[in-house]
This record gives sequence, structure tokens and C-alpha cells, in this order.
Amino acid sequence: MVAPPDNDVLWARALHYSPNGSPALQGVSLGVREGEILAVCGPRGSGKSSLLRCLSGRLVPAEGEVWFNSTPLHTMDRHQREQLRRERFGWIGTEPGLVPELTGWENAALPLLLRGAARSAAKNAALDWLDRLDAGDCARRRPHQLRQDQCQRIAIARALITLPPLLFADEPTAALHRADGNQVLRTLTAAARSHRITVLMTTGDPDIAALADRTVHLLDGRRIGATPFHAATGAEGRDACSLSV
Ligand SMILES: Nc1ncnc2c1ncn2[C@@H]1O[C@H](COP(=O)(O)OP(=O)(O)OP(=O)(O)O)[C@@H](O)[C@H]1O
Repeated sequence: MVAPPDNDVLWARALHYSPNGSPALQGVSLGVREGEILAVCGPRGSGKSSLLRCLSGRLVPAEGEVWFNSTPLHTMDRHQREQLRRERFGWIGTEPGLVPELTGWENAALPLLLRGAARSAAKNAALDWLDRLDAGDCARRRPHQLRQDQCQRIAIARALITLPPLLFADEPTAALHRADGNQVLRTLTAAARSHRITVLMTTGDPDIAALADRTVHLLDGRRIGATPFHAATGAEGRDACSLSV
């Protein structure tokens, strides 16, 4: 086993994944630096979700290595991976996946409540995050009373409330109206930057990818190059990836 580079918080080498014989990932390698916001782009079926699921320990690749700092995910058993995901990773899916019986703030506070936090402290933290995500007026309503973008803001608050070192977002705004999606993502990336949360997100939308520090592209389960984002303007861009395919 090869040790990962010191400056990468997440590092993957030569990932292969073929569900039901369909080659979703064919040798993808990737490094993500601490505090970086990285967008994985590609057309439908290019392997974006499969990559995110392998990197976050939701799936185990058939071949290859995944390291979180100095911890190898690919050799962990299921219980160890679940614990790591619960304690260190955040996840935002395309659908909010809220609990219908709970209010907005209870949904956002759920990770803290499950960790045994006092209800009042968890509520205050949830209200704070909902405010920051422009969803303060959703706190006392249940999901069926809310719009899709409001539910997704609650899901983002739920993912951020524990301040995970690493946040995975799988097409987090794909189900939203374009303007809503862009605004939700701006708030998410601003919150992540202010807390130095590393973010790995997938998207098929170049406008969403433009909010990241760096973009990598997938096609047919392979990386087809890495571009430092904003390289032309130098506005927010950081160095290119430490590893290529
Ligand atoms: N569980 C599965 N069973 C069979 N095929 C799968 C499975 N998961 C992914 N695939 C196939 O692997 C390829 C990559 O899928 P994946 O969902 O990772 O791509 P994607 O880029 O996220 O696409 P989308 O934007 O449509 O979600 C596709 O051809 C898909 O049909």
C-alpha cells in the first residue's frame, strides 16, 4: 500500500467500480486538499455519483485505494466505515431526504440530537444555520409545507451543523430551479470556506462548478483532465491537483 501525500485530506488511487458489469469507474485517481472546494463534472452516466460514493465510503470499489488523511477506507470493515462517515463526513444528496414528521429545525438538528446534544443547544445551532442559509422561516414548519429549495436548505444545514471536516454533495442543486440552485450553492460554499470545510461536489452544470476552487472532469468513468478554476482571472483559483490519472 502506498502512503497518501501529506497535503491531501482525501486521496484516491486507481478506483475501479463496475456494478452489475457496467464499468462506472475505470481507474480514477484524485487528491483533495484541506479546505478545498472541488467540483467533479461530467455528463450523465460519466461516473460522478459512483466516484463520490466510493470516496465517502458508501461504496467499496472493486479495485483501488481511498485514504482520508492517514486512514485507509478501502481496508475498513462496514462498521468502521459507517462510524467514520457518521463522525467525520457530511453528505448532501440531490433529494433533501428530510424526516416528514419533524419540523425544519428538528431535521437540521438531527445529527446533534443523535449525538446526545441537549435539545436547547441543538435547537439554537439549527436556528443559527437555518438563518445563515436563508431558511429561518422554515424552522417551525414540516417538509410538506415547504418548497423544494427550502427543504434542500434544511438538508444543507443538517450536513453543516456538525462542522464535518469533509462534506460530500452529490448534485446538490440538480432538483432546484436554476436561480435557487445557484444561490443555495453560493451560501453553501461561503459557509464551507468560513469554517474551512473541505467540499467535494458533483455537478453537470458549469455555473455551479464555477463556484469551486478546482474542477475535475469525468467521461465514461475516466478522468479527462484537471483545470485549476479561475485560472484566467486568478480570483479564487488554487494550485492544480497534486495527482493526475
Ligand atoms: N447500481 C448500479 N447498477 C448498474 N449500473 C450502475 C449502477 N450505478 C451506476 N451504474 C452505471 O454506471 C455508470 C455511471 O453512473 P453514475 O450514476 O455514477 O454516473 P453520474 O455521472 O453520476 O450520472 P447521473 O448524472 O445520471 O447521476 C452509468 O452507466 C450507470 O448506469
